[in-house]
Amino acid sequence: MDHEPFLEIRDATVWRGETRALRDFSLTLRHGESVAILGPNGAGKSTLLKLLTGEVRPEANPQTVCRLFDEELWSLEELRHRIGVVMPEDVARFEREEVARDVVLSSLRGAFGRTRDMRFSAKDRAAADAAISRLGVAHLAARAFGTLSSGERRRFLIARALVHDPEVLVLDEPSTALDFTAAMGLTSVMRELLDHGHTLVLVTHHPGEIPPEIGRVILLEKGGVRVDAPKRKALKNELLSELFGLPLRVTWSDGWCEVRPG
Ligand SMILES: Nc1ncnc2c1ncn2[C@@H]1O[C@H](COP(=O)(O)OP(=O)(O)OP(=O)(O)O)[C@@H](O)[C@H]1O
Repeated sequence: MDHEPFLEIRDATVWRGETRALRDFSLTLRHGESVAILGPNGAGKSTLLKLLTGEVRPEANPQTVCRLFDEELWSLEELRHRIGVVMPEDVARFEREEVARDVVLSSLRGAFGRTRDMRFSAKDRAAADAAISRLGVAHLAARAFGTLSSGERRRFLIARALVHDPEVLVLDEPSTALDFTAAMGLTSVMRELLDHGHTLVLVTHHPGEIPPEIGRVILLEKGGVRVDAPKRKALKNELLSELFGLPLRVTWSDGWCEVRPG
């Protein structure tokens, strides 16, 4: 199955209100090939993710192809064993009083929160607890979700996706609001997932958080793919400086990159 495409987009144009957020956009993502997607504000990253979640659809053009796991019209709910998408805005989908553990458990029923009639087997509970422990937040599982810090809530959302053990995990700006320790913890979770053969799609503003195991970098600009290349070719001084409109200097160490003002 490795290297089979799971996402194929060809010549897709997506409008958000009056804005053409993606224009003649093409991208293929494959099993076993993790990628990082970067780009300035407004480049189209969130729109690409919304295309994935089905929240936006491309303009109907005969040449347009848009397929996720070979489906043209998909429901992420049905595909949740194959792909998990973690978006910061999912936090708002839960009641403040929701027990943090139920944020994860309810994912097994495709719901955003536990209702009275939801029953879980010992296997379900063990899967939820394993995902929660993996994210290092077992000690917070009984707390009300709304009382957790942003970083703690983020970890429960990732556990929520991991409870299905999906082949592909899409993380949208996962380190936002995480402190140094939590960000490092998240990096080790990402590396562990990569190690276990999961395919990761990391949307980020920070090249420095791309783990060495991710080899392909996609730079978006004005609703299109500006560069799609091996990491060291994509993250170059000239390219990044031009893309972000200020002089930047990239340095490398053990497969990690650091970007500084140039
Ligand atoms: N609901 C909307 N209505 C109108 N225009 C929108 C809407 N959502 C996004 N846009 C526009 O579409 C373009 C792409 O936005 P998008 O959110 O995909 O960019 P992004 O790369 O995720 O940006 P950021 O890094 O700021 O999150 C932008 O010009 C944005 O202003």
